[in-house]
Amino acid sequence: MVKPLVIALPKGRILKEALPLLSAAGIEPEPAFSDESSRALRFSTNRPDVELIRVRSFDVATFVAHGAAQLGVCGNDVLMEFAYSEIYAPVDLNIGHCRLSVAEPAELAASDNPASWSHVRVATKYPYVTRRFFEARGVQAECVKLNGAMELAPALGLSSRIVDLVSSGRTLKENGLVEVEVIAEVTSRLIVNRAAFKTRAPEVTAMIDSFRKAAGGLPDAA
Ligand SMILES: Nc1ncnc2c1ncn2[C@@H]1O[C@H](COP(=O)(O)OP(=O)(O)OP(=O)(O)O)[C@@H](O)[C@H]1O
Ligand SMILES: O=P(O)(O)OC[C@H]1O[C@H](OP(=O)(O)OP(=O)(O)O)[C@H](O)[C@@H]1O
Repeated sequence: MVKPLVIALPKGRILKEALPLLSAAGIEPEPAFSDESSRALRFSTNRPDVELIRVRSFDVATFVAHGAAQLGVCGNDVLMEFAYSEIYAPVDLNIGHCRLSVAEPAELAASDNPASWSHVRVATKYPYVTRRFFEARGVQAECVKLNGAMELAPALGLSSRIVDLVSSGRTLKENGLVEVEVIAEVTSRLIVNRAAFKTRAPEVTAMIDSFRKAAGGLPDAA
C-alpha cells in the first residue's frame, strides 16, 4: 500500500488561518485535530492518502526538509532563516501577513541614523537573516538568540536593537520600541520536499494545485 502524504501544519496563529484553506483543498481532519485537550500530534483526515502532523512553526520546515513530511505550511520568515535547499515553496497562501523588522527604543531612534552603524547588537529569533541583512551593507551584527519576547531586550540591556515580526505594531508600541527598517514582508507558503516532488509527482502536484486554487479562491486574509 502507498504511504499517505504527510502535511506538517504549524500550531498557533497560522493554524487558524490555514484550516479554511485545508478544507477548501478538500482535506478535513479527524475530530481530534480540533480538540484542544488531545495530546495527539499525528492525525488522519477524510482522505486515506493524507495525514496531518501538528508541530512548531520552525519545525515544519525541518520535517519537510528531511522528507519526514512531504508538504507543510510555514512563513517565509522561517524559510529565510533556514534557507534549506531541499524545500520548494510553490504557493503563497496569502495568510500570516506580517513583516520582519529592525526595531529600537523610541528615544534612541529620535537621534539615530541606521546608515551610520558599523556594528549592532541584536536580540532575535532570526540570527541568520539578521546577519545577512546587515552584512549586505557592511554592518557587523552580533546576535543574541531568543525564542520569544525579544521586545524585552533593549530595556533590560541585553541588546540595543531587536529583529522581530511586526503586524499591528502593538507589541513594539507597548514596549517603547519603534520600527526603523523592514527586512522582509512575510506570508505563509505551502512548502514541498523537493525529492517527494520528483518521486511522488502525481500526488504532490495534485496537492499543490488544490492549495493554489484554495488560496486563490479565498478573500485576501490581510
Ligand atoms: N503578529 C503576527 N501576525 C501575523 N503573522 C505572524 C505574527 N507573528 C508570527 N506570524 C507568522 O506566524 C508564524 C508562527 O508564529 P507564532 O507566533 O504562531 O509562533 P511562535 O509562537 O513564535 O513559535 P512556536 O511555534 O515556537 O511556538 C511566524 O513564523 C510568522 O510567519
Ligand atoms: O505587531 P503585533 O501585532 O503586536 O505582533 C507582533 C508580535 O507577534 C509575534 O509574537 P506572538 O504573539 O506570536 O508571541 P511569541 O512571542 O510567543 O512568538 C511577534 O513575535 C511579535 O511579538
